[in-house]
Amino acid sequence: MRPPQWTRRGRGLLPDAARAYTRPVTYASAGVRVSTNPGDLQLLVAAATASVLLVALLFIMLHRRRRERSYIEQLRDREERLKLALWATDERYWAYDVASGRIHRLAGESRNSPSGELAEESIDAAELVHPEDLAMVRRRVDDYLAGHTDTFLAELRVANDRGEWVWMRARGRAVSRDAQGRIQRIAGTALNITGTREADRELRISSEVLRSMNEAVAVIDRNFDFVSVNPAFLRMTGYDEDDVIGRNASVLDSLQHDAAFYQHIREQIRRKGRWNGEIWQRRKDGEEFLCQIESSTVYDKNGQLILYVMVLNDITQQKRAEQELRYLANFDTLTNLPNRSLLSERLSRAIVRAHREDNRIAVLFLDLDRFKDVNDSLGHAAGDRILRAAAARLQQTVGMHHTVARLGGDEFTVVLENLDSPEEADHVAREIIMAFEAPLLLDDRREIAISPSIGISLYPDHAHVPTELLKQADTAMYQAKAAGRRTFMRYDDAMDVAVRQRATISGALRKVLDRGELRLVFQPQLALAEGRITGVEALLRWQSDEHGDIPPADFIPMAEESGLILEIGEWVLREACLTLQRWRQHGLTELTVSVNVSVLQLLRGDFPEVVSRVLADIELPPSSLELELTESVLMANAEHTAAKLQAFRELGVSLAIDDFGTGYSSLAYLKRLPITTIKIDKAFIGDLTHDPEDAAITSTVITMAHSLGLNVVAEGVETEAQVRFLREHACNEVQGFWLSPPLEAHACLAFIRNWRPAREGTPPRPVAAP
Ligand SMILES: Nc1nc2c(ncn2[C@@H]2O[C@@H]3COP(=O)(O)O[C@H]4[C@@H](O)[C@H](n5cnc6c(=O)[nH]c(N)nc65)O[C@@H]4COP(=O)(O)O[C@H]3[C@H]2O)c(=O)[nH]1
Repeated sequence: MRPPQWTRRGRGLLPDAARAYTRPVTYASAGVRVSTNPGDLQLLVAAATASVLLVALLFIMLHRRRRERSYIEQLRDREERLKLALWATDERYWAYDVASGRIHRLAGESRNSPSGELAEESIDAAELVHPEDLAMVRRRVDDYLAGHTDTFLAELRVANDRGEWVWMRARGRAVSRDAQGRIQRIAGTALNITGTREADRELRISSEVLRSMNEAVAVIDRNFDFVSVNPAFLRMTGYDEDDVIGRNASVLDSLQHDAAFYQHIREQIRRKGRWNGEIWQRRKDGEEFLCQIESSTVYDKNGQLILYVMVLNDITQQKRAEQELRYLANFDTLTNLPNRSLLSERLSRAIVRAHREDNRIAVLFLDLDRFKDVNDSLGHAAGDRILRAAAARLQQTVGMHHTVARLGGDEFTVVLENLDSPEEADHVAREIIMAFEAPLLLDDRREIAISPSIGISLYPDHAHVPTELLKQADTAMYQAKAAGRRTFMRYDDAMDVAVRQRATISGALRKVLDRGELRLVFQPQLALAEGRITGVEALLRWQSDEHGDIPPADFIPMAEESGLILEIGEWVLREACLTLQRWRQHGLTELTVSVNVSVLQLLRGDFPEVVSRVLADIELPPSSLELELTESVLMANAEHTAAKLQAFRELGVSLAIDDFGTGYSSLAYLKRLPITTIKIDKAFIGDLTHDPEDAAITSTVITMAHSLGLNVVAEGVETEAQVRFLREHACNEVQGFWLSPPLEAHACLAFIRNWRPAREGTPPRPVAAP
């Protein structure tokens, strides 16, 4: 069926079909023809009957019209009364005239006084109804006119007196019909629902927002029973809606807090109306999570509490990340010790306490001796293990109540509080050094001995602020290293001068080769059994124009630190070989020269090639050269360097271990290395004749080295008694002031050429001063 067409002409709500209902009804008039034929009685009777009937019909019609009129009057009266009744309510009266398409309503936004005339205005429906709602309203009117609905009902926007659109809910019914029962007029009431619709909209939006919120939201009544929760809450807690609605919020209580804690929070919410904070909660599966809660209270119009609204956030991950960040910012991840920043903070607090309680603090700055060599040669993984083991050893020694921190690299710091005297700090430093006497465990198989050098500064004696105290302890530590390592030193002001001097020396060292300030001296070695000078050790000397004579023990570590030792080392090698080659031309073809090699040179990939090139350039037989490597260098890197050492042996160069006995290496371990000579450190030789322990060590080393087929040289031999002991114990060679101090090249040559084996018991006479 085609929908009725709305006429544009009238601009009203009336469809064409409806207009058809409203066309004025045309009645056909009934006519009576009276016969003038007197004989036709039958006809007269019929006419009379018809007249009677007509009168009766007219009567009925009149009666009905009167009834209708009275009915309409009644309706009008009712309409008037309805208008009057509506005046007092929020509802508004309206009437729609189907034929004209016009809407009648009470005029004026503020309605007329009930005592006066209730004025009506008539507006075209299309003007009154919002264009977007017009089609819908027309459909509803049509449906009602066609009898599909009992009542006309629509929610539509209508222009008010000020021309604003207001939402109205209109309902109405037919109040006037034509003779055929077609509706002529619909009247009813309209209620302004703008506010309600707005509220509904807001409610819809807010419930949609709640539904889609990432934050979990729970609405709880005054007994703390759940009234409503959003999907995020269910996701967060793992509960279904049915599990929680009506249940008490304590279902989420975790075991991290006791019941009194949760009770306290609920009491706060009750008293203050709101509570923000972090508490542990428990999910349905028992997992506990840290929850940030913001609670507020919803009150009714009278200020009476209605419900609590809780917004919950699972911040477990966030907290964990924060903790991790805090940890990373304050702790060293390798050793788990506090880092520099936390140390400074703790030191500052310790200073404040010491100031208040009028006592002392000591800062111990600790550095592992030759750690760099060990790290370079053993690799960083082993280096890390050493640092971890050293950290544990340190903490274990000083106890948990003192701060032990790692500043980076192999530098550690200990803060000692509540000291009565500076000697207490010395005591702890000594204990630390002793604790490091026992080797550190690297893994199941390997252990390594590494000693610390310690510098000490004191509050308030040396400085009052953390940075100064640390700087001074660092300075003292450098002095401890310079004093031979494995020792401690307390800071004093003179050290600063030494540090400054060190800095200038280090600067001058860079120009040393260009300026030709380096030279070699040579110290002869005597083979005891044969009474013959078999070799010389080349020792480096630096005579600086600016700083005078600087001992190798001072500048070689600096050259190692800066990497300059590579250049300097190659110069030494070439110079020593050149000297020997010159001497060989004087007939000293059996003589060997020993050259000290630092770990950096050894680690350099091409060092065997450098040696081979130098030997080839100078045409010196490789068997005339001996390379001296310190024990700590070899021990730190025994397996790794074994292959490298083998390359030298294949060249025909001899290898000696210098300073043997200082690095805790075992002879059995050395057996694996292709070395030819062991040089017993002068520290053992010095006390040989007074200290039975040193005597025992020396004799054992000699015996064991021989059993391994190694040549033994005793260094730092100064007295006849020492020579006697060494001879008795079959030490192969001696080197030291007893024989000769290191000599300039020409003097050494003269010494060797003039050497005659002395009578036993008579010290040889040096031929020239060193
Ligand atoms: N108390 C005492 N000392 C004695 C006696 N006889 C010799 N000495 C000293 O002992 C040191 C022996 O050298 P070193 O153990 O290799 O120890 C050397 C060596 O490790 C290093 N060094 C010297 N020259 C070089 C070099 O060219 N390269 C490298 N890498 N290191 C070098 O410097 C260290 C010290 O060298 P120097 O000062 O020349 O000190 C030398 C020498 O002068 C003695 O009877 N009593």
